[in-house]
Amino acid sequence: MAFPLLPLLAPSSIASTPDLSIVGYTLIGPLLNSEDVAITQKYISKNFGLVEFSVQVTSDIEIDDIIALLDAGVDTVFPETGEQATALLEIGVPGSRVVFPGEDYDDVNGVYVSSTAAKTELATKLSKSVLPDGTGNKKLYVTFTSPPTLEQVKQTVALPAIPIIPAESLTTDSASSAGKLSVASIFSSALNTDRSDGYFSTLVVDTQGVALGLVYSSEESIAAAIKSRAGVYQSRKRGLWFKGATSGAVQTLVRLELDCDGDCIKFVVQQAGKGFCHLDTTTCFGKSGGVMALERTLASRLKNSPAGSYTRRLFSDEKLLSAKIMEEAEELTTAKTKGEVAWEFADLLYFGMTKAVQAGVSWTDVERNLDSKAKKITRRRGDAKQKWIDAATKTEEAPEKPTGRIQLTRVDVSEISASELTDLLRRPAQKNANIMNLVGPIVEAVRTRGDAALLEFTAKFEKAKLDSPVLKAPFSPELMELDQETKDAIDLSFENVRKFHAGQLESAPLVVETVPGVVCSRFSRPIESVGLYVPGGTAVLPSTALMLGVPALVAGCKNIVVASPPRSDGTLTPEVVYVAHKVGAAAIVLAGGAQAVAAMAYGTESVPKVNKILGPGNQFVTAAKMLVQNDTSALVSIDMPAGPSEVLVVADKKANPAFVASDLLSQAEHGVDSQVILIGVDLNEVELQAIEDEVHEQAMRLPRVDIVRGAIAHSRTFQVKTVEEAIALSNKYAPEHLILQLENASKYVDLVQHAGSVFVGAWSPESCGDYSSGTNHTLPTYGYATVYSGVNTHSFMKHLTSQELTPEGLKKIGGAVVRLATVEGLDAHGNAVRVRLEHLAKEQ
Ligand SMILES: NC(=O)c1ccc[n+]([C@@H]2O[C@H](COP(=O)([O-])OP(=O)(O)OC[C@H]3O[C@@H](n4cnc5c(N)ncnc54)[C@H](O)[C@@H]3O)[C@@H](O)[C@H]2O)c1
Ligand SMILES: N[C@H](CO)Cc1c[nH]c[nH+]1
Ligand SMILES: [Zn+2]
Repeated sequence: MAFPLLPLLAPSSIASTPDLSIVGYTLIGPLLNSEDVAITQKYISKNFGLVEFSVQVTSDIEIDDIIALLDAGVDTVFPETGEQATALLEIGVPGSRVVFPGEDYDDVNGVYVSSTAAKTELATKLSKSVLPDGTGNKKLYVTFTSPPTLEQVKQTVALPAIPIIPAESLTTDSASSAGKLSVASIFSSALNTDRSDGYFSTLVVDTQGVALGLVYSSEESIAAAIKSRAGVYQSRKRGLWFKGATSGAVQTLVRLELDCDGDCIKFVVQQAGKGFCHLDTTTCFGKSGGVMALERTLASRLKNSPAGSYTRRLFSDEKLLSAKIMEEAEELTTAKTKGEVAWEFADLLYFGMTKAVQAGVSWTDVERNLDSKAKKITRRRGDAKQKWIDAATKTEEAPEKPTGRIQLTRVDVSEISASELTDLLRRPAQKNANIMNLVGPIVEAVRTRGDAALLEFTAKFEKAKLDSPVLKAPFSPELMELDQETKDAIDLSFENVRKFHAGQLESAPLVVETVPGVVCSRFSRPIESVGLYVPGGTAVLPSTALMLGVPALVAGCKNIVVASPPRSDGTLTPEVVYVAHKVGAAAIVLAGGAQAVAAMAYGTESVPKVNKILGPGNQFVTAAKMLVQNDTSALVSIDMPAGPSEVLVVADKKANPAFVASDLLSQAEHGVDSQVILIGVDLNEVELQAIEDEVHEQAMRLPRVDIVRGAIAHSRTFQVKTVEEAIALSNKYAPEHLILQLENASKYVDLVQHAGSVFVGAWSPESCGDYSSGTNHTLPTYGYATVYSGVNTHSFMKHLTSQELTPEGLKKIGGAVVRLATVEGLDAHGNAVRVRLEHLAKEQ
């Protein structure tokens, strides 16, 4: 129920009347001329959103002025004549906003009554008139010709009917005086309670209607609240309670309402500070989320956001904020699924809200603006500006597919200088020179905020909303349902990789007796806990789970943790789960990129910390691995930098052009940052052309042709004269994969110094090594094959050495130890031998 009072505001006295916006509804009028209309419009624009308005207009008011009033936010107009009302309806003003003068129109008071019977009843009782609330629900509004007494008001409220009282006859003081009626007294007169202490239950809500808490009011506290326009309540133990007087979490009273039977009050407030609850939460029911929570967070960030924080950057970099708003708006236009639309709209709200908070505009202001637009009668056609029509039409059109020839750039090595050759052998520059600046904050966030940050990054990059970032073994069978053919393929590959990696285990410790009585040995132990990163950005790679998981299993690692980015629905590809299950993984971290690496390096509430992180990935993954490895507090090691895939094919005249092309393309399809190199040995124009034709034709048939086109754009064919020259060039490049498509290829393997893995002869395509032959496909890229091995069983182990000396052995080397200790000035070292030798001498 609304406030039990409807103030009647005369345009002539608007300036001198008290602020009555807490009652939530005002009747203005009657408007006699265009000056009254202008004053009213100004008043409405000032108070819109806080107050709803009805306006009485006399026959002298033009229809255009009435429309202007409706556009300004007037809910209902009460025209004096039927002609005015008809004209408004004909223009299209909804019937609910025009009160048509009819038989129950009260000519004397210029107001509408709900029914003749009601009019008669009221007229008899109070000599007054009634009007409806404009919504079609007939509520009785009673006008008084002169200020009524409180007793009269009480009687009216009890009908129930709402008295219309001239605003100048009202006061926001706590008591009525000198012909002025107290608003607080009128409100209290409509209340009742069955509580023994006489207090009234009071629900406190914010302007969005979110319940902040339940308190109590008394007539005294209500009067104090109205007088001070603040949250003032009645404490059951401590008397009047001025909310926020000590904590600073004060409230501005926006509106007062009471419930249908008058025994519960609603305080609509704007809450400042930490919130309503004494526990420093926004509400007594815990935190409230949504738009208001976002607004509060941004407002507090505006006051004191940490230097370097993203929000601070947004507040201080106008161009960045504008770009983000445009980016998110564009992404919203292309969002298709429900999830995508919600996601993009939320992003747009976030950046839009940042702009609003910075400009001092509150969400309540935004809602008031929305409501005012909803009230407009004259609407714009709503056409977009031409610039945006063009942009939207463009997005809908399918982007033009490039059709040009896909071809590696030819380089004749005999025609260039050594330094030019060195330049041409360089890998394409990584896109993000400042990659550490991007990855550092991600790693730091996960290190300090654990699961919460991990989930946020997964939501951001994978667009997946997860409750928990981890799947713990045993994994549910539904998560790894596969067709038999796929299962068989994984099982066969698993077995071959297992055999090759088991073959790498040392059958016994290495034992060497360096001199009689001095036995040195070396033996291995598995690394206890390992984290395996399985990429999932441009393609999901269950084979990488095999290449990492199988050697970990073979080596005997106790705790295997797999990490891989989930799909946007939060699930993981079932093949990865199946492999994780086969290798006995204890957990799968549903995260990718730098955040997954950080979670495994430092551990979170739910991700177990590991001792070593292995696996390939894009530049974010690789950079994060390097970063955590350098942080001594993480105490974690990594396998190697395994970045974008690459292959170098050496082909002679006998090589099958289709085979050569297929090998080049198999790695080019990994990503636009992949690089493929062909070294042609003494190939003539026809032979070269045959390979190039195959590259183009096969590439154009591939579903990932766009990626291939990107990779081939920075790939090259080098022309050389001999195989030796070709392999020397390959050693200089140190490819991840080297394929020898040569006659008698095996003859040349001895010349190979630097390569992650070598594929010998026409029948050894690189993809066999990627999946099923047995060798590992996690290999060093970017030239690191000069110093690193690919992943192997020993990557999951460490070696310990031991020694055992007999007295004879000690006697044989003791002199050398003592002498060297003396040279280094480390007497204690020498003493450790000396005391023993002296002991032996005494025994003899
Ligand atoms: N050398 C090897 O042995 C080997 C083996 C397999 C795969 N690879 C290579 O691994 C790479 C896999 O890369 P991928 O991208 O497909 O998958 P990925 O899993 O390595 O990376 C995807 C992740 O990157 C993160 N990311 C994406 N954009 C980001 C941004 N702007 N800021 C921060 N983080 C962001 C996201 O978290 C995403 O989950 C490919 O280059 C492939 O060639 C190499
Ligand atoms: N060729 C990649 C390593 O550079 C591994 C891979 C996985 N699946 C297909 N290929
Ligand atoms: Zn591959």
